[in-house]
Amino acid sequence: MEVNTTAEKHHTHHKCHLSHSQPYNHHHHHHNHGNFPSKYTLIILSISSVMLLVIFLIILILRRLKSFKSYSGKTYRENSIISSNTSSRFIAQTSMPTFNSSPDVKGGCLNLQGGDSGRSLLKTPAEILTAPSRYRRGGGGAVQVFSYKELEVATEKFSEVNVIGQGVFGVVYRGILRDGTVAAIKMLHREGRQGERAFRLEVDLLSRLHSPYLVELLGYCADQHHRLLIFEYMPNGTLQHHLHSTNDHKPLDWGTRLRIALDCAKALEFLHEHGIPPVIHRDFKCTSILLDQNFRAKVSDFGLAKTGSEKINGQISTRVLGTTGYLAPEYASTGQLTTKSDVYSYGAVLLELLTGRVPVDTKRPPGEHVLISWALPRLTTREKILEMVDPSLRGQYSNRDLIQIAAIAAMCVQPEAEYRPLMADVVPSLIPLVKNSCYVGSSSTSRFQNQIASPRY
Ligand SMILES: Nc1ncnc2c1ncn2[C@@H]1O[C@H](COP(=O)(O)OP(=O)(O)OP(=O)(O)O)[C@@H](O)[C@H]1O
Repeated sequence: MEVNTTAEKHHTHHKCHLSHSQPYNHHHHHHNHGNFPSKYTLIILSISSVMLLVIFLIILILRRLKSFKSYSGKTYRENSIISSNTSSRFIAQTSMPTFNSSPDVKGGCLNLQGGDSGRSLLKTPAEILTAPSRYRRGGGGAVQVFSYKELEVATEKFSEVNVIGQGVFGVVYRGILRDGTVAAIKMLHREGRQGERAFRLEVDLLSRLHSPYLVELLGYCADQHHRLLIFEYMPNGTLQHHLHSTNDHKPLDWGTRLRIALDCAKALEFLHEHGIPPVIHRDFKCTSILLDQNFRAKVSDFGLAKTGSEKINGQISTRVLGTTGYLAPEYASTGQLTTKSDVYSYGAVLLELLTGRVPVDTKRPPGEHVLISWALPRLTTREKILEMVDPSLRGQYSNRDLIQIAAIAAMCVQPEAEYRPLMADVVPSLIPLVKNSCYVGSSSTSRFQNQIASPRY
């Protein structure tokens, strides 16, 4: 029993011992067991966190790289536009190195937006409105006021030898201003109070419009009863003279005609789109297109110009004051005037450039008197277009250009005003033709070869 008891005790003790040592052992075992895995866990955890960090960093770097790539790609693309412009300007300059050209032409045949290529290729309307002119710069940005005496000196007392033209509104003299600038001085007829108002309006309008494609008003004179307008001088006179006069002068080559067409389109686009308010020329024709020493065209004759501010329901109702052969039918019949009336007149000028014919010629066979009526049905047939070409061009043109010009003219002279294009649409359609003709024009026939360096302003 005792044994049992002892044994029991022992057992109990043992049990107790066991029970005492078990937790220890268990604890020990547990400790040992828990210590190693936790170390591993710690190591694994720290390795995995380092790995995670590395992965995160890699992702971050990759994302940065990606965004940098797309950013630099954009920059690259942007630069390529600039550089392609620069390179094309460079090509334009280097592909025609043999002639001295005015800055605008030197800047290329590709400098189609502005007159002075030393500056940017593209000009904003605001730039055009504030474009510096030689005279404006000298005159502090304003149109100059001249005394009658000064103009007497400039024109050698309005000598007959200095008369360069005669218009409906007055005589035009060539004169040399006190700073040496050659100018066209227009002496207006005396017309009483209405003439005075028209004069003020004209000065006001002209002094607000500045574009390389418009003949610049340099100043005016309102001394006592004398009323004169002083314009920049255009040494090659009117397009009318070069296209239609029977004088023995070299006919305008195709490239020059295209360039004139584009210059005029830009002039009208400027008036329509950038005039504030929009300006309708109202009497656009070959005699209102003047040519500088490089045969670059500028539009003049704003004596009849009307601003869009006088519109009623989008149209101006007015006494019809245009020139037969150029008048849009809706304007001729109802006196309703919009910018589309100018587009029609522009189409007539395009046809003159294409055919060398005057808008109205009663000496021609019946059915051919009025250029537009004769040409319009022919403008859609290739063979007919080729038959219409000005014979004085002697085949020196591209048939593709010809057909393109015919298509533009056909759209411009449509009887329905709303179907005619805007001048802003005509300009971009002419640019590629002029570009091509410039490259072709660097061959023997182009006038641009003989240009002398001169500023446009
Ligand atoms: N800025 C200029 N530079 C050189 N010549 C000019 C200039 N302005 C006018 N002329 C010449 O004077 C002529 C008369 O011009 P003007 O503007 O008075 O009348 P027009 O254009 O013939 O017609 P309209 O009297 O209907 O306006 C022109 O045909 C042109 O030969």
